Formats: sequence, C-alpha cells, structure tokens
Amino acid sequence: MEKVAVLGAGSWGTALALVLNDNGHDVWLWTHLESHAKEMNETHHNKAYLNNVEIPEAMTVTSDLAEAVKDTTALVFVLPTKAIRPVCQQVKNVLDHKVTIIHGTKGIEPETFKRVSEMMEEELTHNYFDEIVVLSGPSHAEEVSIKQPTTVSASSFSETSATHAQHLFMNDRFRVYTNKDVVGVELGGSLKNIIALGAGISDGLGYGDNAKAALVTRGLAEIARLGTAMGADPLTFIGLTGIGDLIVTSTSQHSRNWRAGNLLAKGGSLDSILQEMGMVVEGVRTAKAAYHLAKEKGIDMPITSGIYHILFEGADPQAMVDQLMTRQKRPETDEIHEMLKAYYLKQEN
Ligand SMILES: NC(=O)c1ccc[n+]([C@@H]2O[C@H](COP(=O)([O-])OP(=O)(O)OC[C@H]3O[C@@H](n4cnc5c(N)ncnc54)[C@H](O)[C@@H]3O)[C@@H](O)[C@H]2O)c1
Ligand SMILES: O=P(O)(O)OC[C@H](O)CO
Repeated sequence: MEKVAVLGAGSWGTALALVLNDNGHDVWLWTHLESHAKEMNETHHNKAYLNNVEIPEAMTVTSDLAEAVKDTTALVFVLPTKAIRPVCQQVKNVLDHKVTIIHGTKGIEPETFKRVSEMMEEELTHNYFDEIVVLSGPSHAEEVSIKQPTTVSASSFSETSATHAQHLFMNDRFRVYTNKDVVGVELGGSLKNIIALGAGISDGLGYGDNAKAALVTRGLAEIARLGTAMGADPLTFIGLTGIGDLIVTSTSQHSRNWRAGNLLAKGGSLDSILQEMGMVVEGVRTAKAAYHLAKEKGIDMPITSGIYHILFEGADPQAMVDQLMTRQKRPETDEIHEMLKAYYLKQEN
C-alpha cells in the first residue's frame, strides 16, 4: 500500500482516486475549495462533478495541500490546464521529498504552446521527481467510476516512473500500458478535444455518421501532421492516446467537448455554454493554441482552423462546413498512409 495524493477533485480526479482506492492505496483527494472538501466528507458524494458514485470511507478528502502530499510516493495532477502552473507553485512550497509525478490533464497552454508536462517541469524543477508520467487514453470518468473496462497509457521518458504509475493504477478493469512517446501522447490527448468539439457541432447541425467519420479521420490526419512536426512518433496517433481517445471523445455523449460543440451548433453562445456546463472544456483553449501554433509552423489544419473561427470569431458553423467541403481538390494520400505503411512494415519485421 502506498500513500498517493490526487490533486484536483473534479470528475477525472475523483474517478482516478477511486481506481487507486480499489487497488488498496491510501488515497488523499485534494480540492482547493474547503467547502467542496467539507461537502464531500459529509455527503460521500461529489455532487458537482461525479455524483453517480459514493466516495468510500477509506479515502481522505482534504483542502490541506501540505497534509495531502506528506509522505506520499506519488502525486497525480488532474486539473484543468490553466490550473497546472498555480497548483505546481503551491506544491513546491509544501513538498519536501521526491515522488513519482503523474498527470491526467489534456491541454496545451495557448500563450506558450507548452504541453502540460513541460509546464510542470518549468514550475517544479527536477528536485522533486525523475521524469513526469502522462496518464492518457480513451477514458470517461463516468465509466471508469463504475468499473467499466478501460485502457490507458502511462507515458514517460523514465521507464521506472512509467512502470510505477502502471503498478499503482492497473487492475482487472483498468488496464495500463507503458509508453515512451510523451510528446505524442500529450498532443494526441489534447488535440483530439478540438475534433470532438467539431463532432458535436456536426451532430448539432443534424449531420449523420458519414460526416462524423470524415471529421474523425481527417481530424486524425491534422493531429498527426502537427504532432509529428512537434517531434511525436507518428505511430502513437494510431494508438490508444491518438485514434482511441479521438473515437471516444467524438462519439460519446459523456464528452464535455462534444456537448459544448453540440450546443454551439444549436445556437448557444460559447460563454453561456461554458458557464452552464460548469466543467472544463479543454478543446476551447487548445483550439486557440493549435490554431496559432499551426500558423507559426505553416501546417495545414483546416478543421482546427474552422473550429477556431466558430469559437473565437463568431463564424457560422454551417458556413464552415461549406468551406471545408468545397476546398481545392486534392489526393487523400498523405502522412496517415505513410504512418500505416510504417506500422505494418514494423509488424512484419
Ligand atoms: N472527465 C473526464 O472523463 C476526463 C478524462 C480524462 C482526462 N480528463 C482531463 O482531466 C483534466 C481535468 O478534467 P476534469 O474532468 O476532472 O475537470 P472538472 O471540470 O470535472 O474538474 C476540475 C477540477 O479542478 C478544480 N480547479 C479548477 N481550477 C483550479 C485551481 N486554480 N486550483 C485548483 N483546483 C482547480 C475544480 O474545482 C474541479 O475540482 C482535464 O484536462 C481533462 O481534459 C478528463
Ligand atoms: O469529456 P471530455 O470531452 O473532456 O473528454 C474526456 C476524456 O478526455 C476522454 O478520454
């Protein structure tokens, strides 16, 4: 049994804390709001974020960060991307030993284009950990919390750290693979949220399965294009944290990104939708980051660009679809084909 602190008591933090609790660990779930900790301790439910399950007695819910991180072997950061830097700064003030650092956050910082592990490294420095582990894959909190079979990847430059995360989380309903492509795993997990917003928009406009399949497939081509330019292994994008997560987020009604896109297409304003949902919709800020990053790097991302214009410039979703469909004629063959060829060649050898 190990003491593990989960930082962030939203839906995903709560679901991951439950997995760790099932595995017999001493789990401390930290929320920055004293009132939230009090409510969860009194009601044994996380009403605002994941009300369908009971918080077990064995799990400690606290708003005291120093108590939470004391004597831990691992910290699991499960926060919105914009809360990563401030919480790392708070952790730095109270952590006095080395731990395995794991994060389950899916986003890119729009101002710097940094991935989450890069932001964490900048804030925490290597005094407190060896290499960060990214836990990512097709995994809705609503299903993990009721023990539906789920598979994810634990990705790190350090095999020891990845294996530690795998050991902490893996059980017969939550299968964890290790993975070395941190860049590909983080970018796949973040960029798929933009395409999921697009899938929600497509459904909201009344389009069918053909349109959604096209969005997912051509969306993957865009993700791979930007991802490889940023140093990712292209094969990662046909794995769990690429196509796997893209499928689940674009097709599931659990997805907050899909839901936000769906409401947008039906005429809601972005601000009111985000306010009403009350949970983080990471694809919004990531669309801003990816749009500007792609522009800077000269990478063609027409779907991402259309979604950016809908989100931030009030473009009409229907007009964006028309624009995508009537672009210049071109062959389909591109890096997706090259990736698949490389993958099958690798399997044969
Ligand atoms: N929900 C899922 O199924 C799921 C699955 C995989 C990954 N993720 C990723 O996990 C991350 C967190 O998502 P979530 O679904 O748990 O979000 P959520 O909206 O359900 O909860 C966010 C939590 O962060 C807290 N928070 C917000 N700002 C904070 C701050 N400045 N300091 C401290 N705490 C703060 C909120 O109080 C809340 O407890 C996101 O990057 C998301 O993409 C979510
Ligand atoms: O609910 P979403 O859209 O934030 O997606 C949650 C997870 O990332 C799915 O793997």
